[in-house]
Amino acid sequence: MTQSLDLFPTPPETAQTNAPAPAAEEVARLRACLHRWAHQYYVQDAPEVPDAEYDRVYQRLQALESEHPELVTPNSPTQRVIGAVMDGLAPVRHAVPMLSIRTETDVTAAGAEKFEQQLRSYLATEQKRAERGERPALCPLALEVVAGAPIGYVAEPKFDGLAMSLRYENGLLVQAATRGDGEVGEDVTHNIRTIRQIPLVLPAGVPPVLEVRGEVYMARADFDRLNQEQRARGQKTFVNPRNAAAGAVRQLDAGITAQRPLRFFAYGVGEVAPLAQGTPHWQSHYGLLQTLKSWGFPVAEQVQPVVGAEALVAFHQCVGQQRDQLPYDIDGVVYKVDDLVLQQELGFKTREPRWAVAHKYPAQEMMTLVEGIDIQVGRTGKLTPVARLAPVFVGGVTVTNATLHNLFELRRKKVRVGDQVIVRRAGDVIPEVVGVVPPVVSPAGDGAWIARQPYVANFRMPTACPVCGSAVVREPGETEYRCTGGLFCPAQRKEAILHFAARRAMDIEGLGGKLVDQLVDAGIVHTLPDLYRLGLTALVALERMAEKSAQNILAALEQSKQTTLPRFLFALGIRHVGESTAKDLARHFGRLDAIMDATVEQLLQVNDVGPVVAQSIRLFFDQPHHREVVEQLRACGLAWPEGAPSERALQPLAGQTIVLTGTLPTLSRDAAKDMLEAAGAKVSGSVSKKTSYVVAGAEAGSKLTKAQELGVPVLDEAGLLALLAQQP
Ligand SMILES: NC(=O)c1ccc[n+]([C@@H]2O[C@H](COP(=O)([O-])OP(=O)(O)OC[C@H]3O[C@@H](n4cnc5c(N)ncnc54)[C@H](O)[C@@H]3O)[C@@H](O)[C@H]2O)c1
Ligand SMILES: [Zn+2]
Repeated sequence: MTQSLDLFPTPPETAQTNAPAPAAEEVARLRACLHRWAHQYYVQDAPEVPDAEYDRVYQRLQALESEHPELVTPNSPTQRVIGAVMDGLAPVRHAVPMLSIRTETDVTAAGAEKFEQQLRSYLATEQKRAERGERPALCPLALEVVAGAPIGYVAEPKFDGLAMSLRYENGLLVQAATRGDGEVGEDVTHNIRTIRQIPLVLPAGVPPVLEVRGEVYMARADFDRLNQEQRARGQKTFVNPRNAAAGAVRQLDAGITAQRPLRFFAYGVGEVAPLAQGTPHWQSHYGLLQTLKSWGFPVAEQVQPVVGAEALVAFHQCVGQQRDQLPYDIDGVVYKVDDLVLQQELGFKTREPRWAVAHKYPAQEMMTLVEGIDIQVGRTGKLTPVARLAPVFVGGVTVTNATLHNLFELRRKKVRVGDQVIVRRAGDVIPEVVGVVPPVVSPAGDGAWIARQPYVANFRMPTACPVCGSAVVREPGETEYRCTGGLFCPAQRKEAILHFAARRAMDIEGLGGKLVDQLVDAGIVHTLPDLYRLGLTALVALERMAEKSAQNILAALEQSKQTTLPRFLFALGIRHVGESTAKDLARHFGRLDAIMDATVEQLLQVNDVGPVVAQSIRLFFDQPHHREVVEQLRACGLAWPEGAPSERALQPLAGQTIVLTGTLPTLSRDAAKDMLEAAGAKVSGSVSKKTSYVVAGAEAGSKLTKAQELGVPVLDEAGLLALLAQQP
């Protein structure tokens, strides 16, 4: 039952007033929101608001409904599991419904105690009913619990993926289905077969019909890799691993699913046909999980049988501490009554079992306001747009900044100042903006609507580095903008020094990350030449620096002064100039000054140097600051043997294409051609935009006309000779 899409609630006229809406009106509005969001979440796998926002509105609806029971309707999101079958996937009716789990809203330790109290009080009430003859007697364990016996539980992580029911008949996987609305899910067998962790065949002795229930998820590292790839291709990124996993599972084409790294954890069963009539396979939930494990299903290692609410609290804390380091997202833990007979006694309430509860952790995604967009310059010169945020508690910390990754992603997500956005912080990953919450979709806490600012100019990337003022460039085909002041930009200082000192560059032993941090942070070293001005006093004044090590470093610096041109070139950290390009450049030009002054065309003559590399070298030496650094380094005594340029470098016309036409006064066509080719030019028969010059003699025809049309410079014989006389 797919919900229609026109559920976008229209904000009431009284949009920004604080007058409390009459309950019925507010209930209708909250339901419309929840239906819309559930559709986006379950059907489109593209949530528009963070879960925390969905939960907030959900809880508000629950509160209103309990205040006004007359407003409760059977299709309220609080009364049924929401979900739907996607077009193209076949519906599957679940033999045993796939339900939801109640979330304990009290996230403090008291949450677990409340759960236990609820279990006891429910059973006590049932016992009274049994005493009045309103129901059969309770099972012995239930009676013990009513009398105060401790309750045994299984505590499990609550995986943030999507629920899956795997149906095995006679040990073979025959069907995999999503939860859907709990009654009817979607057939995704073709996709689930691509998940390696899911066994297709079970060992002998399994029940003839067995439905294994569990969670399909994507590990965080796999998710980050997937998004990085998407980002690099300029394609849509996924909001979170859950969303990426759900999207992958609900593909029509299993080929796409197979490319997405999905995993699985088992946490229960649906229909199970017993091997022999009347002999249940398991007495406890924990026993059930152990058996599933022995049959080849992954079961999370944290899963633990525990006794009493206190142990649940301890489990919640313990897993909470591991949460950031876990390889996958969890949004809480689940407590389940272990004894299966007791579970049955407790039964279900509308859409949730009474014997289980979810106890959550602080949300990893929250909604907040973008107050500004700043530019951060990274250690390698990359410019990253960063959203300045209204402080928000997410993933356990207060976040005020979140990365927007790059300009293209920012534009694709349409993030502007004044927007409400979803911020994600999971594990140790830096917080990021994963999407914009469209305006006017969410009732704020006071019932008013959150609206977008009427007009905000689009964000633009600066043309000069905000840290050092150097030019900012983006190479063709790249998504990143970069500061070109590598040797000069304070943001890149540490990286530049570390690269300079590296073994394969200047090989300055002892000048590692910690020392560079100290030297730069103390303001002792600003640019590379400062290294060679270091004295013993300055070094030993640093924390944890013994005189002996200081002397060693000074000696290493002194020793590094005698170097080679390739090493020095590589050490400068020019983008795209690695060791081998540095060698090629040195061999080709012989001298540093020749490289610093080479035109792009001349650089293109070097082995393996393409337009991007040539442009990068040119840009580097076009910065006066960089030339200054080089001069200062030479003044400090850095020296290397220089050699003669290679033959190719001596060709003044290398890289140029020349067309000869008509009869020249003294030179024959062949003589002119030989001279040009000796100087490195290519002689071509036809004129195009790429032609460098047309040399025209008497009775030049269509080629001359074409050159004039295209604006290609035309030379006579004298002009040609002058061109050949140029120095390389
Ligand atoms: N962002 C949105 O727009 C949006 C919209 C709808 C729903 N949601 C989110 O979806 C959730 C809705 O709750 P729900 O009813 O779908 O279920 P739920 O996610 O709260 O709990 C039930 C589910 O938990 C999963 N689960 C994970 N580990 C488990 C374990 N160890 N044992 C048993 N089950 C386990 C199962 O998939 C099961 O279906 C809320 O967190 C809500 O915020 C978000
Ligand atoms: Zn800069």
